[in-house]
Amino acid sequence: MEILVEYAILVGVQEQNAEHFEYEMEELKNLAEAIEVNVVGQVTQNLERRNPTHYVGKGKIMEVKQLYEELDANLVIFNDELSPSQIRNLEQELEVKVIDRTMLILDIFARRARTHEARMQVELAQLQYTLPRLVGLRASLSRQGGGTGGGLQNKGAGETKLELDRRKIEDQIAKLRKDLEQVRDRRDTQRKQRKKSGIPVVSIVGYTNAGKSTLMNGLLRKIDEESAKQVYEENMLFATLDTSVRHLKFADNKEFLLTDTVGFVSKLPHHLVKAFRSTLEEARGADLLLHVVDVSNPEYRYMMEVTNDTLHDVGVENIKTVNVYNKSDLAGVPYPRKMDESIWISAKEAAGLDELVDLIKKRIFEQYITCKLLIPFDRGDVVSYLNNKANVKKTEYEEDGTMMTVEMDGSERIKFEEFIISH
Ligand SMILES: Nc1nc2c(ncn2[C@@H]2O[C@H](COP(=O)(O)OP(=O)(O)OP(=O)(O)O)[C@@H](O)[C@H]2O)c(=O)[nH]1
Repeated sequence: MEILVEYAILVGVQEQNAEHFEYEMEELKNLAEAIEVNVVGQVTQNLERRNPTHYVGKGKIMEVKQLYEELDANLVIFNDELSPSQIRNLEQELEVKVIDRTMLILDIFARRARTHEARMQVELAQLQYTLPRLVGLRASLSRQGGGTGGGLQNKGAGETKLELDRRKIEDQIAKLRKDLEQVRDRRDTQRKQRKKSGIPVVSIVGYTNAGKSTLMNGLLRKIDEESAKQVYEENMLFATLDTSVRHLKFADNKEFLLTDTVGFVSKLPHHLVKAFRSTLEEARGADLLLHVVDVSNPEYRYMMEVTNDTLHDVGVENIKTVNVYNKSDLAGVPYPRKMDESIWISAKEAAGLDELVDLIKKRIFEQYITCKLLIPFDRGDVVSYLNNKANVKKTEYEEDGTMMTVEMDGSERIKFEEFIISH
C-alpha cells in the first residue's frame, strides 16, 4: 500500500467537545510529511458528529474539490478512520485518491518496520484494514495506475477478481496470525526466563518522537562507551517499531534490563494497537516504566494521556513509573532536576542521566538492605558470590573470617542468615 502521491489536502471534522483538534491536524500534517507528502491545503468543518456517508457535509465536499483543483493536489487525507462506504462515496464524489489517518499511519509503520516480527505485524494490520474496504480502495489504487486493483473492465470480471483478491487476503491473514502467535509464545518464554534471572526490567515508553531511542543510547553510552550498541534514532516519527532489550550492569553490581517499545500517537488505530500488542506487552513484565515525555511540546500533557490510555488498553497497569520530562533544553525549564517520581533531563545533551540512573536504582532496588557479615575463611564461595552479585562497601580480614559490609537484595538475606552479624 505504498503511497506515491505528493501533494495533499487535509480534511478534518471538529466534533463538539473535541479538545485537541488543532493539534491533531498539525500531527496529521507531520505524519504526511513523514512519508514525503507535501501538504498544500486544509479544509475543516465543525459538526455535531461526523457525517456517516461522506464524513463532512455535502457542501464541504465541493469546497474540498475546488481547493484541490485550484492547488493541483492529487491526494486527500482525512483526519479520522473512514468506513468502507465513506471511502467509496468520497471516491465517487471527489474523483481523486482518498486516504485516511489509519492508512497513513500504516504506511509509515510499513516503511519503518525493520524486524521480521514488526513487518508481519504491519502487514496483518494493513490486510485487516484493507479487506472490508477492498472495493473503494481498488478504485483508488487503479486511479493511481497501480496497486492490486488493475482496471475494472467489466462488472463480471471485476467481481471475480475481487473475490479472488478477498480469498488471497483472508489466507494471508490466517497465515500471519499463526506465525505471530508463535512469535508471541517465544516472547512469553523469553520474558519468563528474564523474570527467573531475577534481574529487574525497566521499560521505556512514550509518545512518538519523545526521545526514547536517544535516551536509551545515552544510558548505554554511559555504561560502556565502547560496547554501547546504537538503537536507531532519528528525527522521524516511529523510528522505533521493535523492542530491543539491553543489559546494564553498574560498578556497584546493580543491574537491570532496559527495553524500548514502539511510540504512541493520538488516534492510534485499534488495528495497530492490536497488531503491536506483543511489542507493547513487553512493558507488562516491567518492574519500572520510564515514561519519556517531550516537555517542550505544548501538548505534552495530552500526549501523556494518550500513552497512558494505550498502555491501559494492552493491560499495562499498576507498574511503578518515573516520568522523564525530556527535551528540557527546548522547554525553558530548569534541568537537570529530580523529584521522587519525575525528572527533567535533556537526553540529547546527556544532561541529567546520572540523576536518572540514581532515581531508577532507588525505585527498583527499594528492597535492598545493607548488612554486615562475618564469613569463615573456608567459605570463599560466599565471598566470591557477594563480590559478584552484591554491592560490597567494605571488606576487612578478621581473625575468624572475612568481615563484609554489603548492600544486597532483601530477598537474598535468607541465604546468608548464618553469616549476618548486624544490619
Ligand atoms: N533538543 C532536544 N532534542 C532531542 C532530545 N532528545 C531527543 N531529541 C531529538 O528528538 C528526535 C526524536 O528522538 P528519538 O530518540 O528518535 O525519539 P523516539 O521517542 O525514539 O521516537 P519514535 O521512534 O518515533 O517513537 C531526534 O531528532 C532527537 O535528536 C533532547 O533532550 N533535546
